[in-house]
Amino acid sequence: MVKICCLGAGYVGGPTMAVIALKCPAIEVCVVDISVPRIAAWNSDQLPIYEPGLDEVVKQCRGRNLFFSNDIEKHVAEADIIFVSVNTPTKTRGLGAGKAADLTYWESAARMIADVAKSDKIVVEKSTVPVKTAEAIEKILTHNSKGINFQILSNPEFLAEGTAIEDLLKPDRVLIGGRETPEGQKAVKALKDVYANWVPEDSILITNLWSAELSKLAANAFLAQRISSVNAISALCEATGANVTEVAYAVGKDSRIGPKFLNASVGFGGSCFQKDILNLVYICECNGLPEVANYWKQVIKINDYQKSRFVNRVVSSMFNTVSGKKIAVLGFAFKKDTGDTRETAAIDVCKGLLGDKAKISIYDPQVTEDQIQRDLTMNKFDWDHPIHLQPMSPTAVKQVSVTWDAYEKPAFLFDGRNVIDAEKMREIGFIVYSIGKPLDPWLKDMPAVA
Ligand SMILES: NC(=O)c1ccc[n+]([C@@H]2O[C@H](COP(=O)([O-])OP(=O)(O)OC[C@H]3O[C@@H](n4cnc5c(N)ncnc54)[C@H](O)[C@@H]3O)[C@@H](O)[C@H]2O)c1
Ligand SMILES: O=c1ccn([C@@H]2O[C@H](COP(=O)(O)OP(=O)(O)O[C@H]3O[C@H](CO)[C@@H](O)[C@H](O)[C@H]3O)[C@@H](O)[C@H]2O)c(=O)[nH]1
Repeated sequence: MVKICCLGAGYVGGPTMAVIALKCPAIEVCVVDISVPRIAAWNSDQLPIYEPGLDEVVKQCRGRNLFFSNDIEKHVAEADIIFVSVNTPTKTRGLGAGKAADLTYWESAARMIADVAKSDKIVVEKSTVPVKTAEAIEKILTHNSKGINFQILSNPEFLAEGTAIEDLLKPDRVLIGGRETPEGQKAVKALKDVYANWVPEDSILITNLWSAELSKLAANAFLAQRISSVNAISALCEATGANVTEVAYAVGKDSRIGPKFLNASVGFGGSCFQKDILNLVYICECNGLPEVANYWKQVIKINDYQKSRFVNRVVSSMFNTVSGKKIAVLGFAFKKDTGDTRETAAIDVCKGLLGDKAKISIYDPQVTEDQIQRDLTMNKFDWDHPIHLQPMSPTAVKQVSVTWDAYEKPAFLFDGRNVIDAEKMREIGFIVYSIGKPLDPWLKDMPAVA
């Protein structure tokens, strides 16, 4: 029986391995993690992450061929294929701080694998990593290999949170990169055979290692770039009376452009887009390509601009101050159908409003009060480390309250996702701002915002 071990029981490791276990009953899958509470939660009825459809898949396989454990070394030693799906946050200090990927967790995982392995292993990069990481990992693994053969594969994950199970069951593609040697190709085939249990052959793409690693960063950069493009146009819509929904629809009807990922918003969030673009920018700089680096940097600049533009709209429409004013925030996670708050635009918006002394009341049924308080006090990039290694937030933000009832009625409504029926709300008496839509007469008379 083939044995798979996955290091990292997070948003990627958990769902990905659950679906492999579901689709490959002949394979034993064990997901391991350094966090004790996280593994305890995976073994309970209250899974550590919210993802539609995940509970059912886990219930079906757990105890059959899917296991969650803190006994990392035992499961690594026994496995034929080891997926590494640990955190790869943005570096906060030292060379490349604020841009480069911090590979501390990856490196310690690789050293541990090298230490405990007693038989040949296929080691799969599931985390998103800089191009050429496989080369460094190979060095660590083979440095003291005691005659053991390690093959490194790159198999980046493309799932989106909120639709992870759907994405894993029907992926647009599975990408596998490996060495172009006979041993490398044998390892590629072994991993391909796993996915071939449910993914059509022509959707499994085989490339060299560096193409696979770079494709992941490039895909996220392209996706984020579409959002920044439509968000840039949303500002122009507001200035001209055009409607961004109509513009995006008309643009997306061109089959070369396509309709997806063109929803204007308060800005993209999530643990991946910003981190991966910063990483791409850093790699371009290191390779002497400043023009390319600046091109991608602009995607993040527009995203930051969109978030502060939204805050400025709120403040300027309430006579240029929100000091002491009660503002309800509906939704705190970075998108619907998830409780994940990593890099959510809501953090920047709340911090912006708190900077102007607003009193904020937050409602999100998937996010705990403790998490919201941590998010509003945490330093930049600390959020992407394993939760038990994050610094504790020193004090709670007093102007913030968290509510479990969404029905409180403010006079103004600022829709950062264009999800409400603005006309209906206006009929009830609200003053409404929707991103990229013709402005309410009230807002038109207020000072212009940048
Ligand atoms: N979240 C997504 O939607 C998504 C999608 C595709 C790729 N990715 C990438 O996948 C990787 C993981 O992301 P995530 O969202 O699952 O993160 P996560 O924080 O949810 O999970 C990572 C887990 O790894 C554990 N860990 C850290 N070091 C470890 C070690 N040495 N041994 C065992 N466990 C260890 C942590 O405790 C944590 O539970 C990142 O590189 C990310 O960029 C994420
Ligand atoms: O038209 C759109 C689409 C998305 N968003 C926002 O963009 C962010 C990211 O959304 P999404 O991409 O759906 O979720 P993620 O879970 O961050 O998934 C992205 O990042 C993952 C991690 O690398 C990749 O695996 C996925 O393919 C990639 O879509 C969220 O804040 C969305 O609200 C918009 O503002 N407008």
